[in-house]
This record gives sequence, structure tokens and C-alpha cells, in this order.
Amino acid sequence: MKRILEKIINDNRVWVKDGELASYIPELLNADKEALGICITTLDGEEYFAGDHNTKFTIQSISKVITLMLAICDNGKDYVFSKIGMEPTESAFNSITNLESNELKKPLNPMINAGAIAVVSMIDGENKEEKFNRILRFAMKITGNDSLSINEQVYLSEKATGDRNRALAYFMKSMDIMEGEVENILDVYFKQCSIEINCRDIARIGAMLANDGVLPWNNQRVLSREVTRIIKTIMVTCGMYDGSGNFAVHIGIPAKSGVGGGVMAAVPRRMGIGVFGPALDKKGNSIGGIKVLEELSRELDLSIF
Ligand SMILES: NC(=O)CC[C@H](N)C(=O)O
Repeated sequence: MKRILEKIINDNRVWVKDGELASYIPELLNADKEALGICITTLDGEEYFAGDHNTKFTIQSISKVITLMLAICDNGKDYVFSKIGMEPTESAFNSITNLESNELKKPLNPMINAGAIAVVSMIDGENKEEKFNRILRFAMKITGNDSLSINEQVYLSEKATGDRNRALAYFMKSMDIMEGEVENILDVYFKQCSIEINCRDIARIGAMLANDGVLPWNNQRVLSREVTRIIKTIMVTCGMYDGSGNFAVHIGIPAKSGVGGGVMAAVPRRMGIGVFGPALDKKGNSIGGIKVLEELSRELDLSIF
């Protein structure tokens, strides 16, 4: 397995030159554009690594999966999906026009920014500190990593420049999609996006989902089977934003990307995969990461379809 992973990483390093680092969060420009790494966590707890798997990066939109888990556990799926849709999008993850013009009159799904910000408003907690601490603690549990923390520079950088997210949030407040203090909700959102992780951390989240809510390394159940089924389904249809259809056709694995360069994937009943490559394609997905997953899916016959 290790040899296969090393070959796949080396085969696909060429692609990173076609991508760009995310620049709209200025601090993300400090990443190494050439980096490419992978970790696989199997359901019997084996872990395999290759390339720049040890590099830390910010979780960004992969955190949307974690907050959706908590929001469903706190409120039930019916309430969550009364405020947010479960339909794929053909618009960018931070589209403004889509929020007002789509026929549902709510964010299309919880994986785009508007939907994810609304999800934060539903997470239990007396105040923003309590909400964020619940998110961080849950992230620690499902990665088996007690030392997770935020990258303060990335957090401050996004907070300083996140006006598009502010626009989405204030608009949702005006539409009664979201309750509470907008700036506090955004603060939690910016922090959750700034949690620092590596390939192993996200591979483990994928492995928990692949294992229907049970942590493979200690057999602890952290989510019901039903919640993991919903999460994986939303990942297939919406996890790569407006690139989800193409990803489903070519790779066929529930996955979620982030503009930090991570892709977390869950192959049901087989493994979790964490990939990192901060050079992004036009849709904000890791360009090398997608190519790595494509070759891996072909090589190990991982498509669920
Ligand atoms: N696609 C992403 O990873 C987006 C997350 C980023 N923090 C944002 O809100 O814009």
C-alpha cells in the first residue's frame, strides 16, 4: 500500500503547477504550493502515508462536515433541513446571487458558505466560546488528536477580510434563516475554518464516516448510523461544490474539500482518506488532491457506484 501511495503522489505532482493558492484569505498565500501528501486510515486501524502528509494546514470547509454533524445531533435533521436545503449547487461556494435567487429561498446546502454559516447558528452553546469549544472538542474526538488548535494568523486574516461571508450572514438574518448575533456566529465560523490539521486527522474523520459512526481505533460510537448516512450523501452531492458531479463521475467517493488544500474522503466500509495539496482549481478544490484521489480510486476500485 505504501508503495502504491508513493507512486500516486509522485505521478501527480505535475498537476500542482496548474493550480493557485487561495488568495482571498491573504494568510493562505504562505502555503507551499508544491506540497502534496496523503494518509489512508483503514477500518482495522492501519494507517499508510506518503508525500507531505505531515504538513499542517487549516481545515477550512472540511469543518462544515463537523458542524453539520453537531447541528443534526443538537436539533434533529428535520429542523436543520427546514432552514437549509439538501440540493447541489451550480454556483461558487461563496455565491451571493444564488442565495437570493434559488427557488428554495434558503441556502441550497450545508457545504456552501451560506449553509455552513447558518449551521453554526444552530449549534448548542450559551455563547460563541461554548459553541466553538464544542466544535473543537468534537473535532478532537473524531480525529483522535487532543492537540488540535486554531491557526491564529489564518483566523485573524479571514476575520479581517471575510466581508463576503458577512454579507451572506446578514442577508440570512434578514430572511429569518438565522437567529442570533451575526458577528458572533461568524466568529465561530472563522475559528472553525482555522483549525489546523494534517492528512492523518482528516483521514480519521473519513474512517469514522466509512465505519458508520464508530471510531475504528477504539470502537467508540460517536454518531448514529443515520447521521453518518446523511453526511456521506451530502458529501457526494455537495462536498466539492459545483465540481461534485464531475468528482462523482471520475472518483465516486463521498468527499469534502477546503480552500486550505485538504480533501477528506470516506470509502464506505473500507477506509478514510486525507489528501493535502494547497494548489487549487478554479472551483476552490485541491487540483493535485483530486488527481491523487482519481488514480487511487482507479487503482483500488473505490468508487461506490
Ligand atoms: N471553500 C472553503 O474552504 C471556504 C472556507 C473559507 N473559510 C471561507 O469561508 O471562505
